[in-house]
Amino acid sequence: MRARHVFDERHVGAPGIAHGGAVATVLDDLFGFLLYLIGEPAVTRHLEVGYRSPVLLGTPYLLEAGVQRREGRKLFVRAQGTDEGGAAVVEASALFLVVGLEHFARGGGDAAPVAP
Ligand SMILES: CCCCC/C=C\C/C=C\C/C=C\C/C=C\CCCC(=O)SCCNC(=O)CCNC(=O)[C@H](O)C(C)(C)COP(=O)(O)OP(=O)(O)OC[C@H]1O[C@@H](n2cnc3c(N)ncnc32)[C@H](O)[C@@H]1OP(=O)(O)O
Repeated sequence: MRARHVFDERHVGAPGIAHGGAVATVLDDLFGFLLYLIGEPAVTRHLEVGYRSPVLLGTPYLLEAGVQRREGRKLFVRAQGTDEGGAAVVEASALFLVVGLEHFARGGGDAAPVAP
């Protein structure tokens, strides 16, 4: 799966650079969306992120993610982010566990959104 992403001032860490936690969130969400597309309800059990170069705000990055292998309910996934020159700036690997739909009900999923 491929996506294009641009971080902005909402994600700032050091001036002009995306916060590492924001980068990890995007990669985790990319994996979540990948597995949603595949049709497997799964959640993150383990996530590892390698930060090779600063991720700059206002700069488009190509994100690519795929399933590396499956062992029963365990899905091992990998992703990388590259800049427009094709240089890898970030990479991630994760273990997702396939869960039943009842997993998502534990948070009270039908509760009304919290008012701002
Ligand atoms: C297609 C239709 C989908 C419809 C979905 C419907 C509704 C969904 C609604 C909304 C979803 C919307 C948005 C989702 C948004 C973003 C998704 C992004 C992803 C996330 O934001 S998601 C949140 C963060 N996530 C969690 O909130 C998980 C908390 N957690 C748990 O809920 C439990 O942890 C659970 C259930 C996962 C497993 O629990 P458990 O007790 O069954 O299993 P356990 O933890 O013991 O580990 C299992 C096996 O992994 C092995 N293992 C562990 N670490 C390893 C490592 N590093 N390397 C190799 N193996 C490893 C162990 O060794 C063991 O292996 P073995 O089974 O062989 O012994």
